[in-house]
Amino acid sequence: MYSKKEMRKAYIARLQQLDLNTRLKEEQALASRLYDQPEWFGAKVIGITLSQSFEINTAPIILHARHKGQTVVVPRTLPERKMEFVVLTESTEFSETQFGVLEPVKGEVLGPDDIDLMVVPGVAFTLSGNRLGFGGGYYDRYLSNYDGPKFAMALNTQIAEENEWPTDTFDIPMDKVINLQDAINK
Ligand SMILES: Nc1nc2c(c(=O)[nH]1)N(C=O)[C@@H](CNc1ccc(C(=O)N[C@@H](CCC(=O)O)C(=O)O)cc1)CN2
Ligand SMILES: Nc1ncnc2c1ncn2[C@@H]1O[C@H](COP(=O)(O)OP(=O)(O)OP(=O)(O)O)[C@@H](O)[C@H]1O
Repeated sequence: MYSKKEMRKAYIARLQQLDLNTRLKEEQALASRLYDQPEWFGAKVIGITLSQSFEINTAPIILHARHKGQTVVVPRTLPERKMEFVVLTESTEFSETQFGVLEPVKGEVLGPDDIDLMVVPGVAFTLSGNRLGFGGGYYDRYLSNYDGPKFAMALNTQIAEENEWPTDTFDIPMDKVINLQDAINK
């Protein structure tokens, strides 16, 4: 078994090397699987990130949701590795964080109980729902107070075997890892 840190590095390198055609095809197929989920089309409020370059591109997903009239909330990081979710509107202003992602500067904050579905980012996932994130612990902290459905989306290159990295007690498993290798699991 490798450390989380070693695995994170390896999977980020794989993501950065993925060729654009494969990536675009897989991203489109994953998005349409997401839209088929009852938890997705039943959700009034969806929590999702503004992706950075090597993550699954969330822009089309956000546009799709907003087009359907769903409310989209995106994270803003806070001190002590906490975060809150802010409603995205046409007038949302953004600033770039040290991590390299855009965050809303201000806006309406919704609490965890107001969010109907969380689409959780990550570097690698097992089909059983284990997740390796970027190492900030932001999502593990936030999701410990969130009771709704938690979905991740995994490109083929992001799918890991069980036991590639150690699981910590604070790791929060995903309810579904949307992927292109098997039918929707769990
Ligand atoms: N697009 C996107 N937005 C997201 C996340 C994500 O995974 N993807 N996050 C998911 O959690 C949160 C931000 N996650 C972060 C994870 C790690 C560090 C971090 O380790 N920062 C280092 C400095 C940067 C570095 O070492 O490269 C630090 O604070 O010391 C910062 C933010 C919220 N927004
Ligand atoms: N619920 C929690 N309460 C307190 N500390 C936590 C909690 N969850 C995670 N942490 C801390 O966060 C650090 C990073 O955890 P880990 O490496 O699992 O992050 P990650 O899941 O990859 O990141 P992220 O959730 O931001 O995507 C750990 O060292 C741990 O101490």
